[in-house]
Amino acid sequence: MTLVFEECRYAYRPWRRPVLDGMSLVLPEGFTILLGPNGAGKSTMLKLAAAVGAPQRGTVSFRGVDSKKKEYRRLISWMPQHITPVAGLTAREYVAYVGWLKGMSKADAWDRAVQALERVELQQRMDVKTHQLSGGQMRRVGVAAALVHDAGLLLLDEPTAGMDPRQRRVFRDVVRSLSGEVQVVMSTHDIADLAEEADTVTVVNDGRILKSSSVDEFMKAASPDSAPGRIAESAYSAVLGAY
Ligand SMILES: Nc1ncnc2c1ncn2[C@@H]1O[C@H](COP(=O)(O)OP(=O)(O)OP(=O)(O)O)[C@@H](O)[C@H]1O
Repeated sequence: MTLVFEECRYAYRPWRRPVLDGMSLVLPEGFTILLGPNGAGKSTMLKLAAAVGAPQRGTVSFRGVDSKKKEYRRLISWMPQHITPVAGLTAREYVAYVGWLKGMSKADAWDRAVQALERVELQQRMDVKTHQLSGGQMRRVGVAAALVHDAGLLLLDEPTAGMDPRQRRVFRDVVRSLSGEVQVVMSTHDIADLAEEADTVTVVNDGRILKSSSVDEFMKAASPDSAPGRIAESAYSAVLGAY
């Protein structure tokens, strides 16, 4: 069983137009990228999947466990769009703290924090205070925090924003190394970079799912004369333009 949204309605304020209204989506195992223009509802979907917010109608479940159940939170890991440094905490302390919040023992979280920081090549900076890290480094701390416990579902909200090209490559390797172990759902605007790596591409606009398919199926939407390297972008424009 995978991540399932069923007839979800979500409004940030009761009197506001809902961002999602009857949205249903089943995301298979593997790596899904979530595409859509600014304000489309990608972060909102990830927040519901992270159980940070609960749908006012409908359900979200992973492996058959409802997101409102306590045990759900142990199954998932979420990297929000904005990672806020915590003054006084080092990168290692920050990551270990997140592990502890997820139910790991202090000793285990402390050890696993190092491994998680190594995966994002931040071991040299692990004793630096988080408020002294650059924006891109702080995002890598966010990725490490999402990796620190053994989640079955990793939810990443624009993790590569602000990373330099080398770190994007490192990040892509991390995601590739996870494939098979963990289901990953990631929002991004880096279409060309990531579409080919994904198993599933989901395009959302105005809270509606325009398309959710395998990469091969998604690429078929591209214009036949699109230049090599621009195929994913062309497919994305076509999917958005068709609605
Ligand atoms: N905390 C909030 N309070 C009120 N409205 C919000 C809040 N967060 C998001 N929204 C609104 O919900 C809608 C969807 O926003 P969301 O952040 O989910 O989009 P997104 O696809 O992630 O956009 P982006 O690519 O810019 O990150 C937008 O209209 C946004 O203004």
